[in-house]
Amino acid sequence: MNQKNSTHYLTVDQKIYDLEPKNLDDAEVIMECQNLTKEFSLVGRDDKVKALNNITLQEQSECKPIKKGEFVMIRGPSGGGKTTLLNLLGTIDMPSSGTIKLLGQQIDTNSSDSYLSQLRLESIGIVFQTFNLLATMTAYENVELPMKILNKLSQKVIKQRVINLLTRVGLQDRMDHLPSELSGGEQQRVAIARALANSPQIVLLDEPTGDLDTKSTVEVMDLLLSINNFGYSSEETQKVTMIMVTHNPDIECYADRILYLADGQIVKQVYNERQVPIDWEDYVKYLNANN
Ligand SMILES: Nc1ncnc2c1ncn2[C@@H]1O[C@H](COP(=O)(O)OP(=O)(O)OP(=O)(O)O)[C@@H](O)[C@H]1O
Repeated sequence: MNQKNSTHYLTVDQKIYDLEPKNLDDAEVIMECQNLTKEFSLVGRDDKVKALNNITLQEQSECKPIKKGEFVMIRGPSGGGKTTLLNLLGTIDMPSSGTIKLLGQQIDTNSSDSYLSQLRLESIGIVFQTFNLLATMTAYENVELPMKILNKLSQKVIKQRVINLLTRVGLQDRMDHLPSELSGGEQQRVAIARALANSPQIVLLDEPTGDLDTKSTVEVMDLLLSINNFGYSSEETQKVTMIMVTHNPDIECYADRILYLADGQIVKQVYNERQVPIDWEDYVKYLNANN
């Protein structure tokens, strides 16, 4: 249909990447969890909402842990618990019960806020549907900010890194632009560059293409696919683990694995044999035929 079935090549910035099937069997475990539940109290009411119910991603279970370099998508109906799960895996929120192990570290209610915020700053990049760029800062300044906060690199190294990252996402000519001077797709690419600023091991994405038109969706997905497989730059070529919430079934082909969540539980799990980028011209034909 809309995928490049004859080849598995991905073209980004005139470079052609060959996508082989991934073998993650022996890859390092990045994220595992056991019997995760999350309940929300409602203001002025005694009953609670059970947003997640017994989520387990473990070697011994049917749903395996998330491995280094894996691209996992989370799909399912509205209210199913996707964002709640992403927030728990990213240590933005704490489970009501159950355990999470992230990069070999146990995360629980004893983990201090300062420890968790440092872990997020160094190891986790986060991308949101609505970009969440700082409106008064240029693309350059938005990408620079996480490195300034981490405060581990010299100003000279930071500068080179911002330029490399904005070049990597195809915005080398837009560094001085404010978010309001960029298209939605461009703003999301700035947000991706910002998420990568401190070379995180994991990138979490909550509906990153939800506010984008179809062309920008394909461009952003191609970019994520190339970062997932080939790293941040020619100097940093390690695979980047990605966990992404999406409502869009057409882009499932970009994932290694898709977890379907409904009523707070994993109801289905699908593995793609290999990741396949969408061929834009075929996709337009497919969309026209189906609309
Ligand atoms: N802060 C909160 N307080 C109370 N209930 C909440 C809160 N956050 C989420 N919920 C409830 O938890 C359930 C799961 O919500 P969640 O946002 O994780 O679903 P989702 O699958 O991401 O939905 P969507 O696709 O609509 O974004 C829903 O019933 C939601 O109303």
